[in-house]
Amino acid sequence: MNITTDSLEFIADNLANQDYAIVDHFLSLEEVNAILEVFALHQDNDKFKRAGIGKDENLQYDRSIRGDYIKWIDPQNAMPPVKLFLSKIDELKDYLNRTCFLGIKDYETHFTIYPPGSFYKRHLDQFQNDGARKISFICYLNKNWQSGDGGELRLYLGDEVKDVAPTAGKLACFRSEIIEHEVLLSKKDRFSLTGWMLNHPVGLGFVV
Ligand SMILES: O=C(O)CCC(=O)C(=O)O
Ligand SMILES: [Fe+2]
Repeated sequence: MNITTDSLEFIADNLANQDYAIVDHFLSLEEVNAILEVFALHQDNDKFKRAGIGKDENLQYDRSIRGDYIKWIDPQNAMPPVKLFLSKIDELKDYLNRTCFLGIKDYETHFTIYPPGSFYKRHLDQFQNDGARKISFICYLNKNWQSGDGGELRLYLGDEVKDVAPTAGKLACFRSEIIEHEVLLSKKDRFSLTGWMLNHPVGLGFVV
């Protein structure tokens, strides 16, 4: 299913006015279930890797900062349910370029699992000396998530915070260079697709 024009407008307006947007039903339950099956296949067949902090020679692994496991998605070889998700992100990217003039050229996405007890401390999604990430987006895949399960995305908005429960089908997106955020301790396995819209094509890395 395509994203509705209402959702596209809602996301663009909210990004323009408050630097973040949350949409509850970006994916249908069927679409979530199909992506979870792909997750299960990848968990069986290939290992997810511990996520690092920083990039290239600054890459570090530190459980006291971030405890998730990731697997990067190769869009060409992605399974159909993942391709469908990426096509929605493509649609969103084109819409944001038309309406918000963000100059997004590409995006990169990974599968993400936060095992019980893991979190990601407060941070900005920008590497030092690299402003390539323009919009961060996270789509959550957790059915029957209860308030005591933790794992909220906490957005820091000036003097306030906003906590977002990682419930199935929801998309959270925000301006990567502006919104500090964290993932609160999750008590259960927490599944999501995480990505960034970039101001250069994937693979080129840092370009001046
Ligand atoms: O999963 C989330 O809610 C946020 C993840 C995050 O902040 C990141 O991967 O940079
Ligand atoms: Fe982040």
